[in-house]
Amino acid sequence: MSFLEVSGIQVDEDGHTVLHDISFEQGEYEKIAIAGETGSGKSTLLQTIAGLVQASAGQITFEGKRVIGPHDKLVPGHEGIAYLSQHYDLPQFLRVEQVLRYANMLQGDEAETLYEVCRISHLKQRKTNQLSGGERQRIALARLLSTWPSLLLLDEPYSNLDKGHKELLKEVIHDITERLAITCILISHDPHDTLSWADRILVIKGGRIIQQGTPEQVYHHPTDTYTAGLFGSFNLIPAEAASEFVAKLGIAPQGRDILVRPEHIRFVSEAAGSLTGTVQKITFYGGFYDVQIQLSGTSINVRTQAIPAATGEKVYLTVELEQISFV
Ligand SMILES: Nc1ncnc2c1ncn2[C@@H]1O[C@H](COP(=O)(O)OP(=O)(O)OP(=O)(O)O)[C@@H](O)[C@H]1O
Repeated sequence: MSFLEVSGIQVDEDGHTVLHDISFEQGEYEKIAIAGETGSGKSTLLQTIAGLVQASAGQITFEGKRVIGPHDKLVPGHEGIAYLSQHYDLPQFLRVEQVLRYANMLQGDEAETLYEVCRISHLKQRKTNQLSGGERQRIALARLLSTWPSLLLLDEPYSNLDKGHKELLKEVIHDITERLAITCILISHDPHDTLSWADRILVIKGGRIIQQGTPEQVYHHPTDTYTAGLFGSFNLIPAEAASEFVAKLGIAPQGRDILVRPEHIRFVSEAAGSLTGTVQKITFYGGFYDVQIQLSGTSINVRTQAIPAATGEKVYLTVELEQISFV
């Protein structure tokens, strides 16, 4: 029995299918991130798992029991699943401790641990209208967790946070998993948040899961340009230019486009180079340079720590073969 089993979920809103045949399983304590462009259906999926949106087909099983949708339940939701919306709300003009006391189903020590994990112990005497956005969010999170759910669904928790509050929330989410032993699913549009955190990433496009895998798999071997673009910059070498490109590298052409990340191409000496090109443009980005190179039939971008040659000069390159994807 899986901790969470999502099977053949379809959701229709206003005669339009928002989610198509979504299936995946989650083990207890497995960290799953959901990535996808705006409007791809990420929030709808989390809300359906939480029992807040009705599925028109398929079923969700959580800890062996079916999650009932809002059409069949007087108070929508599931007591073991908490959903932190992008649009969470707190009652106005109450002290934080009052807000938490109303929601609190925990004993003294448990409550203190929760406040400590959420980094809000020092805010208990504050009024809810005297808090920053990041503080409000951590209080909303503590309020949700005070019912002691086993699964926490986080919908874009880092959006609208400045760097300091974002780093603090990352520590909070880490402790929620490690100290409170709560399993999480997280949506974020920032690849740094998902790649560095998740055990597995689900990529959603147009309401369908189009790829899933470890962060390394989706980053290094995206199955198409949509997934590649969600996680960083890439070069797409069209099939016509790709055959010459791979022939020079000593691998058989496949008649398909080639996708390769800019950091997987290296400048080498003439003797060690498989490819020859001319520097077209050099751009400094602080931690690295982006160097645009004209090769025969195509142009590529290379990420490097040092300028290989001046604009207009000849350079020699090689590519890490295992990092090439045919798409
Ligand atoms: N209640 C609703 N009624 C009608 N359409 C809806 C409803 N909820 C969602 N949709 C539509 O379903 C699609 C998916 O929306 P959803 O909010 O799940 O996407 P998302 O990937 O979370 O987007 P974002 O990253 O912008 O939050 C969108 O086209 C949206 O307009």
